[in-house]
Amino acid sequence: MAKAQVYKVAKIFDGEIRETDLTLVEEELPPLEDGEFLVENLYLSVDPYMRAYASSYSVGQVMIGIQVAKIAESKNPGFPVGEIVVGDLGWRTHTIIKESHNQHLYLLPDIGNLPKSLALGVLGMTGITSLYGFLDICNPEEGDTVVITGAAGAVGSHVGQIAKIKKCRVIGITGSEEKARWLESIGFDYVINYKTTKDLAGELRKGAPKGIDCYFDNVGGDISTTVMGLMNIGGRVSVCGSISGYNMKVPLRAAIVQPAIVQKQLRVQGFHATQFRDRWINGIKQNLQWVQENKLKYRETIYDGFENATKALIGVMKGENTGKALVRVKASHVENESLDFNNALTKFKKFQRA
Ligand SMILES: NC(=O)C1=CN([C@@H]2O[C@H](COP(=O)(O)OP(=O)(O)OC[C@H]3O[C@@H](n4cnc5c(N)ncnc54)[C@H](OP(=O)(O)O)[C@@H]3O)[C@@H](O)[C@H]2O)C=CC1
Ligand SMILES: CCCCC/C=C/C=O
Repeated sequence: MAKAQVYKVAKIFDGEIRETDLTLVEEELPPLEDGEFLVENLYLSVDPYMRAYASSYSVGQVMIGIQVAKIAESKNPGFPVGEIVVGDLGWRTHTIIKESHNQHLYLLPDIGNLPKSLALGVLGMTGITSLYGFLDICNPEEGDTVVITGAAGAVGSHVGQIAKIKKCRVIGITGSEEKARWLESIGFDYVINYKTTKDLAGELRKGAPKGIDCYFDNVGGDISTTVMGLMNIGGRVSVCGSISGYNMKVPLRAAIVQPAIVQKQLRVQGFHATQFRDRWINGIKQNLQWVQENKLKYRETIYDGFENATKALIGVMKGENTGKALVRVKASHVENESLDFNNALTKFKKFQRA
């Protein structure tokens, strides 16, 4: 009989997440019934939205999250043993699935020898967010100047590279010098460290001498107010998230943005990755093609061991990650990873730090 390790909400997050807000319990799983299959979690996605959604949690519920998992047992011919699935299954090591009960579950398309973990990042939800959240809403044109906040994260680093593919000038805003250097190495034209700059508006004017046409907003707050104040007439703002406020006990406050929206006739639009469900697999294929053509680089920050999942989420909220943050459920899990330089560098640095 299979057993599952499961994280449950012990206390609704209040301010910064604490390790004791989630508790790890063991569940015994029943034998499979016809039509069901059992999956074993390989990698768990760690995302800021997990903090943002905390007000909708209830104590005792399974912690939310997407995972890439291997089918370990099956009584469903559509989901044979050994296949890899991606699903919104929560923070669990093992899950029994009835296909009809899980709309967000799909078999991973063929990604060749690339690491399966990419199914959570550049070839997964954050990749879809980046692709459609940027192209559909910012509608970038060649020569446009694009500003991206949260630029060295999973979504931000991806959006910046799509903007380069579209021949835009790309300015990234991030929180460390190391992240800034990485962004330059993958093609960002100008990078600002929001933690050290004393004059964000001045830096933006320097980086964007022709003004800003598109803003991909991952952070909200005063940084966004400053960016929007420097936009060109007819600028487009894609509102992806507002991480600067997620940990706050009172709602995020920032200087009002309405004057800029009116005077510059900006189009400001929010979106949610799930609205692109009907184009999801096509989006993965587009991102895969760019990875294979070496036009889209990625980095992953991997936390080893399911027992470190809460630490990982706390770390992401503090900016520990570069690129996509995820948990490798079994620290010993090794697969046929590609010889990706950035991955190798991340691992080397983690090894050096240890
Ligand atoms: N609308 C949608 O459908 C989706 C929205 N999102 C949103 O996209 C954004 C990026 O997500 P994702 O790429 O997964 O996460 P990231 O990989 O970007 O990780 C979060 C990063 O945010 C930065 N950060 C943390 N606190 C602050 C702060 N106070 N001000 C500015 N930056 C901060 C940190 O980097 P640094 O060192 O630079 O501070 C940290 O590494 C989030 O807002 C998220 O909620 C994500 C997926 C789907
Ligand atoms: C299938 C879950 C998708 C979560 C998208 C996140 C949105 C963040 O605001």
